[in-house]
Amino acid sequence: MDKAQQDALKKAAGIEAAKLVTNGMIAGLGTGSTVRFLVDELGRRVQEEGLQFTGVTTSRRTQEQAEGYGIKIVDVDDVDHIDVTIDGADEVDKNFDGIKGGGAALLWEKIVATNSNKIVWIVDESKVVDTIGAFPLPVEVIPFGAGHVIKKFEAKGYKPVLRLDADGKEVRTDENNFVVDLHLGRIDHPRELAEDLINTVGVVEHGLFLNMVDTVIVGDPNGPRVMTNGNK
Ligand SMILES: O=C[C@H](O)[C@H](O)[C@H](O)COP(=O)(O)O
Repeated sequence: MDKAQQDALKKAAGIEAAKLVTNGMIAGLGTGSTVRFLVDELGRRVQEEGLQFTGVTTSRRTQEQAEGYGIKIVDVDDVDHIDVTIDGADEVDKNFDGIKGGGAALLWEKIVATNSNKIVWIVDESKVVDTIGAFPLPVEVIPFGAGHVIKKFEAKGYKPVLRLDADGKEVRTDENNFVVDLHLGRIDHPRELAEDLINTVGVVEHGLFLNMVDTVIVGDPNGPRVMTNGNK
């Protein structure tokens, strides 16, 4: 699949998911190239159809895009609930375990997700996998002592790589932390791994989102396909 085809599938999933946002809702808005299509569609509806909703964003990038359309954005601490959060994902398997954080937004995404009544992911079909882990698992790490965290990961065989930008500088998250990507190949025991990562001092959060999502909208060449999680 070339990039244009993949973008078409992402866009179709984003437009389909935008239908879930209706007047008066508080909606969490994720981050990434798929979510950009969602926000474009929501912005269009705000401007052309008078849709009124309040957004809670998971990154400064999404906030800027949404506010550019005149979408009202508030801080996560200024709402008492979030009706639905729509976000992208890097991988998701049939158990609805997924990896997120390819765009370094995993921490805010997990905070918004865990405070949402419903979580929806929008992905193209290439993200639906049998076993997660081919996509390097992002882990958000405090800069102080990050070298020691990386050494601990190396000793455990996690194959960590500190994420750098195009200029060779450490990527910083919206909380000014580093991202370490674990090149695991496959993750057979995601719950044990999640437990180990979150108990490592210096780790703020990891990109394993295990059985959190309610619905996955998959951009498919035959039209958007919906996968519903019956185990939540
Ligand atoms: O940190 C970024 C997020 O978790 C994204 O939602 C995820 O990486 C998917 O992004 P994209 O839609 O660009 O593939």
